[in-house]
Amino acid sequence: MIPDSLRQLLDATKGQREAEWQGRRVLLFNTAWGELAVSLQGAQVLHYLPFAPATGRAADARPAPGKEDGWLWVTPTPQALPGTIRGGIPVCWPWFADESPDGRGPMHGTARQAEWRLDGVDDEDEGVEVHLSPTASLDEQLTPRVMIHASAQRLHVELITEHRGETPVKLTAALHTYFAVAHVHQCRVEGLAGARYLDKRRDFSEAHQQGELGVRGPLDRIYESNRPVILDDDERRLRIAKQGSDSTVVWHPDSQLPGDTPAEAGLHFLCVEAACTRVDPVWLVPGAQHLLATTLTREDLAQ
Ligand SMILES: O=P(O)(O)OC[C@H]1O[C@@H](O)[C@H](O)[C@@H](O)[C@@H]1O
Repeated sequence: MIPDSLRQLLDATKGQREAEWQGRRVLLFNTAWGELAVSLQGAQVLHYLPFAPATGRAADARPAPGKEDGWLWVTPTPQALPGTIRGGIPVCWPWFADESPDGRGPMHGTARQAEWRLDGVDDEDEGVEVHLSPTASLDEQLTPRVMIHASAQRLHVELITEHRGETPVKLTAALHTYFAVAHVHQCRVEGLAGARYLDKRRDFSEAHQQGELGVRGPLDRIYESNRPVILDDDERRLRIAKQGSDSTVVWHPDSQLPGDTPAEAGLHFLCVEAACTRVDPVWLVPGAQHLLATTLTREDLAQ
């Protein structure tokens, strides 16, 4: 589910172009393998819709109104600049949630609000690779880059952190994916059974996941897991794999929606995040790199 205004821009795109959406520069791709939209504010993927063979749809077919419109959800009423866009895959960096070094930084770090530049696009027949870096320094010692690879088979996003400073630094981060789902209360997240989790709604109390996770109400949990999960919303089964992450965050606020999310729209997302959190912070030493990545594929159509 994406806003109509973004859908219109994508429909008016042939191949690749840059456009303005909600005051932000966005990169748009509408090609034989599918569609992709990326905001230069935050290096944030906003939309991904693969065409044939993953969906079985003719390469140039468009979803009918009300039908599948991508794997990612974006609020129809995003905040104005300098606010951030709720939806797609926000890049939370160089800290997750409120874990800034002095405890006073913005929630989920500075990267998602920052302006990023396009370093390159590798356009291939079967997909596209987009490389981005921030236009200004976001940390005294750490430098991030983002690589997005989209094709008919998968969406793969990498957040690479390089340490160019002198002293060890603690890094937490997330690829905070908002999945578009038929209805949040129909969702199952498979692959976390037995995993230990911290329940943020209960002051980070510790528990273990009993059986598979069915979403029926508000949820804000950090699961200790490096394994792939399947998100099943009764209409589609997406496989969510990851690298460089021992935390899987599952979040939906149920009816306590943020101000930028209308009630009806809020029923149609679930966040499943590849993260490094207080559970598995990364201590980076000078000269070292860290890769946090997530890979999304259709599990029900896999060979
Ligand atoms: O509203 P924000 O800053 O995008 O954060 C959304 C949510 O993001 C999740 O990752 C956190 O676990 C939640 O606690 C938080 O509320």
